[in-house]
Amino acid sequence: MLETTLCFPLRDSDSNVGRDVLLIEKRRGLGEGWYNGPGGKCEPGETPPECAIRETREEVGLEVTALEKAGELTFLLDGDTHSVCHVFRTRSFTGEPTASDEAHPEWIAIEDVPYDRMWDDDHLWLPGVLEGRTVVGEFRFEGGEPLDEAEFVAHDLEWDVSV
Ligand SMILES: Nc1[nH]c(=O)nc2c1ncn2[C@H]1C[C@H](O)[C@@H](COP(=O)(O)OP(=O)(O)OP(=O)(O)O)O1
Repeated sequence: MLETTLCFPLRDSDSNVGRDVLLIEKRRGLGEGWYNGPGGKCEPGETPPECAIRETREEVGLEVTALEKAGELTFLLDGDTHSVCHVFRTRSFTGEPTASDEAHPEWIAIEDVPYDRMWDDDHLWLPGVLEGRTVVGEFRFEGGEPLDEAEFVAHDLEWDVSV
């Protein structure tokens, strides 16, 4: 089973009103051209937090620490599990976000997250995750590989559960 991660670094906004989240515009792989958090596939022997830390470093050059598990999302394609995504958030990091071949990073106020330029399921779970809630979700896609060209058809969400 494919295990993946997403990491959402958060900071107080420059104006000190509200918060910003670090999103990337993905330059290759699944979801290319869309906004998402830094993240990717777990390597053999790697735990999900280790993967989230490595992917955030590789994609945007940020060293994240004190990751908080925020969610576990199962993506199904035509009835079979395609991947399980471990979602983290953190307010602890060092460094400045820097663009890479894989990702263009951008701090975005949480009320301005561009859900119309993200995966179709994100508007269902990311707002709660950015507010500090935990979520377990199942998302059904149909239409064959690749997942990012399949149609999002159904979902099931449980909030404020242990993840
Ligand atoms: N429906 C969905 N909603 C969402 O928000 N993110 C999804 C998603 N389906 C997959 N992802 C994310 C999870 C994970 O971070 C990423 C996996 O894409 P890839 O397999 O292309 O990974 P990468 O491009 O980072 O590849 P590697 O660097 O080879 O690990 O896509």
